[in-house]
Amino acid sequence: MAHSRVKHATRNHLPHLMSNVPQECQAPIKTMCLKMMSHDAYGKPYEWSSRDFEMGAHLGRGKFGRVYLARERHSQYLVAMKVMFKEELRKGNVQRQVLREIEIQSRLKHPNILRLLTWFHDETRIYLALEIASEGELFKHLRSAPNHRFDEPRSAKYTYQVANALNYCHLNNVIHRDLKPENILLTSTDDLKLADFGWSAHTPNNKRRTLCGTLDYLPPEMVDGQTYDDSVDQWCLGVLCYEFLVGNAPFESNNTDNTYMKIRRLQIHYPSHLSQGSKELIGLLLRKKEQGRLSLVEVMTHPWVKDGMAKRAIQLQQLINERGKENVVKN
Ligand SMILES: Nc1ncnc2c1ncn2[C@@H]1O[C@H](COP(=O)(O)OP(=O)(O)OP(=O)(O)O)[C@@H](O)[C@H]1O
Repeated sequence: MAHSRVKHATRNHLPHLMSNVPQECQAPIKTMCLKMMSHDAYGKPYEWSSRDFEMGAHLGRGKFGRVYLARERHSQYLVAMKVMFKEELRKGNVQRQVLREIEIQSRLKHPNILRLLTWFHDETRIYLALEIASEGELFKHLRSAPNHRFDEPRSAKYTYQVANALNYCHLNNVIHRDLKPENILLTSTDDLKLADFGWSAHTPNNKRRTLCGTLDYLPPEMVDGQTYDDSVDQWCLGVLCYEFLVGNAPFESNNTDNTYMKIRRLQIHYPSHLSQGSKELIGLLLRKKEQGRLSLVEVMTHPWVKDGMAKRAIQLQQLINERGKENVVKN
């Protein structure tokens, strides 16, 4: 007899689901799971609305939205609720960008990509219920780190996680196109969540031509207005890795023309504190020829990345011993 595919776990699956949960967390997580499973929305179509959520503290503000901590009333589940006014989106002419972001982000499910749990709208506003990344923008952490840069183990771990997220995007025909520390969020467990898919593109085969992204992160093919493919994200990962280690992007300049010139000439200065391994990795990503750029899987298995990840795990254990679990990512 053919079995129909079970899409949603039921109470019967709870023992299996709980098997990896540490003993001390079992009781509250089980209670939460049971509350979620008894929600009208569980496994069925449901029209969410702002009445389902209790709004709390203000977490941050973007160009077109404010983000609040919010609690789903029935399950008590906490989310980051991004609220955008339709009128402002209309004025900024970004309605399509927001819809694309919603469409793409709601189908991407990966540990290093910020989950869009649900979304809804009313007459004046659009609400995005997002997974919480309690440490906020990675950019803020980079700016407050000693010398505005991360050490090599931390940079290596973050490079791995971004490569992992991008690899998943590419396998799903999505190019991010706007990688930068401002578009990455950090969790209290030192894990990155790629966010901001406003510029990302769904790419069933075609090469694309739209100029987008941040100037300092633009790859040569986009500077020259040529067609490009998903390897633009590998270039951006090289720029990002450099920024983690140095504190600023490699082609940053006082004016647009100079930045473009440096990108075209591949004019990179490596400060003396950088290790051979990190320079090698960055060099393999910042290749003018798109086909020559290191693949994302190769980034994840690069010796400098693997070695740095192992060192970061030891660092984190030491930080947990010194400061407790909650404060590991504070600089
Ligand atoms: N999921 C989240 N968890 C915790 N904090 C968040 C989350 N999403 C956003 N924030 C906080 O809210 C701020 C604003 O987020 P938002 O996405 O609106 O801004 P943004 O990415 O800077 O957008 P824009 O590019 O439109 O300016 C972020 O900088 C961050 O501090």
